[in-house]
Amino acid sequence: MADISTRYQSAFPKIGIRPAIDGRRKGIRESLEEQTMEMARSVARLFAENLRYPNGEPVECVIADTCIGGVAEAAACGEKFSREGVGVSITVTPCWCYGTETIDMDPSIPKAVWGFNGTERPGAVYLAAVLSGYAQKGLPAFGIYGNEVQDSGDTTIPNDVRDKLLGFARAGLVVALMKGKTYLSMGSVSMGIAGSIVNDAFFQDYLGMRTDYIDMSEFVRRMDQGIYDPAEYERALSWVKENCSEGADNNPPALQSTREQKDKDWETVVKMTLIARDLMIGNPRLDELGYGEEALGRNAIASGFQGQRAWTDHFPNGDFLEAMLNSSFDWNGIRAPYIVATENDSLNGAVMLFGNLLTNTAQIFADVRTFWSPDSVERVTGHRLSGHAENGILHLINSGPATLDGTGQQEQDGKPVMKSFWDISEEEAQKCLDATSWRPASLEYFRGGGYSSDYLTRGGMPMTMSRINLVKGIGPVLQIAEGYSVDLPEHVHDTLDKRTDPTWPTTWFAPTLTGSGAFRTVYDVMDNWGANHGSISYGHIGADLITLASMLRIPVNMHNVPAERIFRPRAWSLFGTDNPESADYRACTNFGPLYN
Ligand SMILES: C[C@H](O)[C@@H](O)[C@@H](O)C(=O)CO
Ligand SMILES: [Mn+2]
Repeated sequence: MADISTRYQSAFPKIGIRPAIDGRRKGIRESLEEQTMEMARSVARLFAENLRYPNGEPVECVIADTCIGGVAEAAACGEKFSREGVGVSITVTPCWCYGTETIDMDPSIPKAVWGFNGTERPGAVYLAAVLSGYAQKGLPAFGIYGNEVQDSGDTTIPNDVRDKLLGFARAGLVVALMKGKTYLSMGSVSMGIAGSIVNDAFFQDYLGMRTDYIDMSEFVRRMDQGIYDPAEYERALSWVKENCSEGADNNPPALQSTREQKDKDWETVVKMTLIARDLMIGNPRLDELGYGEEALGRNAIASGFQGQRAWTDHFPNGDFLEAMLNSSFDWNGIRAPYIVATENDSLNGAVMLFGNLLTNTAQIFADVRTFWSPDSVERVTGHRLSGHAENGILHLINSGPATLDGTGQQEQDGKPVMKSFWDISEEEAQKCLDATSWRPASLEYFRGGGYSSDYLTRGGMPMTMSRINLVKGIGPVLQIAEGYSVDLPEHVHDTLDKRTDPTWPTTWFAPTLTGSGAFRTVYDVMDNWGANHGSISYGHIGADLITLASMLRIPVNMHNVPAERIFRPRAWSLFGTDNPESADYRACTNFGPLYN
């Protein structure tokens, strides 16, 4: 059986820790060796205790063999890091060291420097010197410096330093995890959606990824010739019959499919799911069945399925495939989600991947469909919105690709959450399944039938919606809206939902307003959204997305993250400090895409 570890056909990238030191012997260096190495060890412990790889294992750190006092030791450390598969580097030091002689020169590795805030030895002076060196050499680095002075013997990591170390490392690992992997385009452009023109230059230059493309006829070949694991298929189909309840058919009676056709559709959508997953990550069982080439997969950590219309005019739609693969569980039990963008909207797929790799949770893919103002809601339902919803809400809804984790049926302290798969219980997975009904697809849209997942997201979850847009002349730009899912009274939800397609999953989303720019009103958020789709991640992860975007050199054109949570490379302030948003554009343009 294929699983998440095969999604990463190489080992996970490690974090390299570089203890930098003042190289002067006969007193200075010797007095600092232990303190410097201990800083490195404490950072390694912090990461191992707090960060996990997509398979749930703790993140691994590699510490340089010696403290780095100059060029020779910097080079030896660089060699060790490349041998060990280091993808992110942090330099730590309590003292003055020699700036450009000790720096990490690998341009594609995200880098940070923690300069201990003590005054016996000037770690902060080194920090300032080395960061200016990094800027001068076009190697943006993050500077970490505690707010409070520590005593020289203090080996603790203060909270503000800890937050920055973890924020940097989370985003840096995403950069490293994406590098060398594939976005698999299953089909081509869906209904003229520009995001599904899978742009190889974007993936290659900004994410270090390859793009690969297959025609959807490959699904037909594998179905007709039985190129999937027949034992898994039987197991999956009977699990689906038990756990995926078919909802009411919303099609006009004259149009409804026969029972026989509906049963056949179930078989087809289950096969499509196995095939899409095997296309992404391969499956050793296929080798045993004589399909060695197909067994390899395509090293894909994200994919998209065109579906509409070439496929869906004739075959069952991709909703089941997308919803199940994007969820944290299926007939194989609880497992990491796969990332599959509907309508092959690869730009939404990219932000789904960001959200997933930053948090190790499943992501909701949705159309950003309707802004419902408080007055409009009141006019059609008589209800006045309140709480998080008081300024209006966005109706996030698409034809069934959203992760079932998005039902909000997992809980922490009685509150709805979306967890990493290793924290999800059997009971919670079951609740997500029970909260979802699979409704025969709207045949006017999907002539080939299929099933759409219908559910309603529980309110009260902190969520972050994001989106990448490509702009000719600039390249990619990222937009971010933090907010909350909201509950509406049942009759209000029903009335609003029935105005659109009630067979699709709904999330009612209230973005957090700031009173200015794109976050003056909820209308402004919708009005400034760059495309028809958004990816919604559990939690307020806007700050991490901003950090990640700066590493990749993707400017952020709109966000509602408070200034004190924003963490970018130190060089960004050299592009202006009054208006960080436009400084971000200048910095990204100046340094250019990470892999170009
Ligand atoms: C069924 C329709 O074609 C939907 O799929 C459409 O509203 C979209 O999702 C557009 O992104
Ligand atoms: Mn859509």
